[in-house]
Amino acid sequence: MTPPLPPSSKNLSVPAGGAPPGQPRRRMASRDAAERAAFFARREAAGVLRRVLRGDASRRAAGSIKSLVYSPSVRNKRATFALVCQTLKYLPILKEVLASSGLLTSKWKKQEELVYVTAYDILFGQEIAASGSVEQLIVLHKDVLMSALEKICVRRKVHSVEDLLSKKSSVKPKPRFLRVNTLRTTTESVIEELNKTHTVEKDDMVPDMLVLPPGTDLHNHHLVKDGKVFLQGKASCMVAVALCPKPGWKVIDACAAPGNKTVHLAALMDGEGSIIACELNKERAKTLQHTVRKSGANNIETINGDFLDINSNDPSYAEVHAILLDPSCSGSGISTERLDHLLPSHSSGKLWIVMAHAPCVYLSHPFRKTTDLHGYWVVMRVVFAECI
Ligand SMILES: C[S@@+](CC[C@H](N)C(=O)[O-])C[C@H]1O[C@@H](n2cnc3c(N)ncnc32)[C@H](O)[C@@H]1O
Repeated sequence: MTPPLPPSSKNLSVPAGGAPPGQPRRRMASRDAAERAAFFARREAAGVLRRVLRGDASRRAAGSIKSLVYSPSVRNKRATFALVCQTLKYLPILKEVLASSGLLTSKWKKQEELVYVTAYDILFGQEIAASGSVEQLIVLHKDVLMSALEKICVRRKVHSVEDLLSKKSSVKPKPRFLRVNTLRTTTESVIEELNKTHTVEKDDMVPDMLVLPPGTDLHNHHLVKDGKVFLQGKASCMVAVALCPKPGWKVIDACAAPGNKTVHLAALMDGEGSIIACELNKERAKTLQHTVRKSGANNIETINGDFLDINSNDPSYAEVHAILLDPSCSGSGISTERLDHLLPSHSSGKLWIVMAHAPCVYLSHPFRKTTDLHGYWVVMRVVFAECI
């Protein structure tokens, strides 16, 4: 599908007959290509937005925003992701503006999400060509929409859209958490080192967890690169702490990659005892091995395979004290990274349990083997969005 560029849109910026004097054809061609890419990105974003909003409304999310954007059907992932996030951020305002302008009639309701994405782009994003019917609608009514926006600002007694957004938003920026890898260093020496350049506090709940101001970027810090600290969320760290393995125990980490909890277990066990870390996926198993190497733990055996295939009659598993079961897939597993705070249900103030961390689909398997599991401690992640 090639997006039509109707005469009206060409008239917006390009004089009839081709390039304006002094403007090379090449620049025009690249602008056409950019407009075409933006046209498709808006449609891809609208598709993702529809699934996100429907999932949010019915509490049956088809996936996180990231997982929907990164599905193979979305081609321009970067632009689509940015558009979805930005549109969600501005959505309450966009809805109000569109409602007061009366633009979202039943005819356009069918393309509601595309109207939101396009209205975002035109009102708050970039200047775009009226390359499709929805673009034409919004471009044509841009003045009406802008004046509706101004009236809302006046009514709310704010000077800018940013003020309006911050009034609407209930999201507090999350601090940057990090976990000291006590196999390689001590919490005190990390605090001393980081204190030279940052404000650092100890977490009051999770041992060896440090808290830094939101937005602190430590990805390239030598402590991170050397495996002395792990950039691990608080929720993620609570799991091994809850399991509380003792030095000398034998523990299975059933779904281990990328291995953050595996190496946390090793640290809590002071490197004593043993950990069997299973990972089904071949590529992720390599990441797991990398994390294990980086941690300096030498009591971890990694297995690239399905933990359900473990033969529990094998005598080598007779001594297993505990299984850490973390089968869901979601970054380091905190709601900020899942972008849940952008969803309408978040602003409605409802408490969400991040059930992605305890999906029955996986649990149904091990529970078939209830007798095998008898006597093991299984710790699952069930994280309350509000407590992190
Ligand atoms: C949420 S991630 C684990 C995150 C990890 N615990 C951490 O904190 O770094 C889930 C992992 O489990 C793996 N997995 C899912 N089912 C599995 C199974 N039956 N056996 C082994 N690994 C499995 C997935 O491939 C995925 O890499």
